[in-house]
Amino acid sequence: MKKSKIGLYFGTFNPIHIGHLAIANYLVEHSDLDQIWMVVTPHNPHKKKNTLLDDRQRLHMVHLAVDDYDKIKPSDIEFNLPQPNYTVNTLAHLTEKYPDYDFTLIMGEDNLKSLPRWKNYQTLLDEYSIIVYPRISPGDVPDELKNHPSITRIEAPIMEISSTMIRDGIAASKDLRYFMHDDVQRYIEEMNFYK
Ligand SMILES: Nc1ncnc2c1ncn2[C@@H]1O[C@H](COP(=O)(O)OP(=O)(O)OP(=O)(O)O)[C@@H](O)[C@H]1O
Ligand SMILES: O=C(O)c1ccc[n+]([C@@H]2O[C@H](COP(=O)([O-])O)[C@@H](O)[C@H]2O)c1
Repeated sequence: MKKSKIGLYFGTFNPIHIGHLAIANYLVEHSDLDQIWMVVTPHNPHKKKNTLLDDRQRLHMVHLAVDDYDKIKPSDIEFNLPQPNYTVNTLAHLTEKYPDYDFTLIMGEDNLKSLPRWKNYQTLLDEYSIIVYPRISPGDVPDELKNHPSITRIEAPIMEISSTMIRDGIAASKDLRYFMHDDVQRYIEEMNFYK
């Protein structure tokens, strides 16, 4: 039987915004992926944790954003794994837990630039496929990763917005309602987040 193909879109999602959602939506409709899982990372090894909203709140906002679209699912798989969260460990755990699924990593080209600094990145490249979407000029991608057989580049349309821009805007009392899913925006307002 053919294994289901799952794309893993990792992020801190503090908060999830339409840039993330549009990419996931585009990729699941324009690739051979059956589903995309939005994996909420408690602690990125390259970032400080102290400015983050609680893991459960970030996960809840991902639920609010994607629960009416069955091809995209939130995942809290990293909540019970050791922190900081190394992607290679999470993939090993998922592969063991779900032997019937075939996992593909999704990342922006900006992350590809830093991939050689990730834990056991050669294992990631040897054992998994990676879908990359444009975020910086291809000139910045390390030579060893250009034309790598495990990496597929998909020309997805990009909105250059970030969670930082949203957090800073809310703190400055801006109304940024169209940069987020309606329910996420309402929840942030109700909970008084990022003020
Ligand atoms: N506008 C966007 N379009 C496509 N991908 C994005 C966009 N913003 C972030 N990403 C990618 O989504 C993944 C998760 O992003 P993350 O949760 O760190 O969001 P962010 O907006 O970059 O957050 P922050 O501003 O807090 O650093 C990362 O791989 C990041 O490169
Ligand atoms: O495994 C690593 O060494 C590693 C190094 C840096 C980042 N990552 C992962 O990359 C994902 C994207 O992070 P972020 O903060 O850009 O959303 C997140 O799941 C991190 O844990 C993983």
